[in-house]
Amino acid sequence: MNLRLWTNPILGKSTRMSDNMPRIGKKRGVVGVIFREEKLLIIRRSLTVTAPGKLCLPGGTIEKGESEQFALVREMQEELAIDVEPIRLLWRSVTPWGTTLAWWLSALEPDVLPVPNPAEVSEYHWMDSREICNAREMLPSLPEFIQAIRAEEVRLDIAF
Ligand SMILES: Nc1nc2c([nH]c(=O)n2[C@H]2C[C@H](O)[C@@H](COP(=O)(O)OP(=O)(O)OP(=O)(O)O)O2)c(=O)[nH]1
Repeated sequence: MNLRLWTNPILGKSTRMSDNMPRIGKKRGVVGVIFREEKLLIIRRSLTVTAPGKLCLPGGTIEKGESEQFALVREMQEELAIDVEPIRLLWRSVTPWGTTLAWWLSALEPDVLPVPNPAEVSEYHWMDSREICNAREMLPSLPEFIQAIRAEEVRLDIAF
């Protein structure tokens, strides 16, 4: 898909970055926090990307000039061929390698089936917090996010 010509179905167009966005790390990323029946959408990274085979949330790097919401919608299309609606920012974190991450609660229509793009995602799962905590091979940010929920640093409207 030619991303330069792709039109964001939710926002219609890219919006400008605001001045109060964090500039701590070299790179900025966004991840989608997508629930279905109290389970979280988790992907396994493909074997050809950085951190191959690790579990994490769908997401990716925010390109120059993109808003967080625009990058989120684009990445969900690229990785899983799904149209999501950004709802609200839940959390910000910084990876050990200096990438700042924005964690966006996002809505997905209930009957939509994600279709992984094998170049980026090998599989996806709907997982509850216990399954996530028992899983192996994940990016460190995933258990940190679960811990932030438990510490009520991240506020959700559902039990998780
Ligand atoms: N997608 C995703 N990335 C995460 C998570 N946690 C975490 O630390 N990251 C980091 C890994 C990368 O440094 C950065 C962006 O992720 P990515 O590798 O999926 O981004 P991308 O597809 O645009 O690829 P790249 O060009 O940045 O390598 O965020 C997570 O839960 N999901």
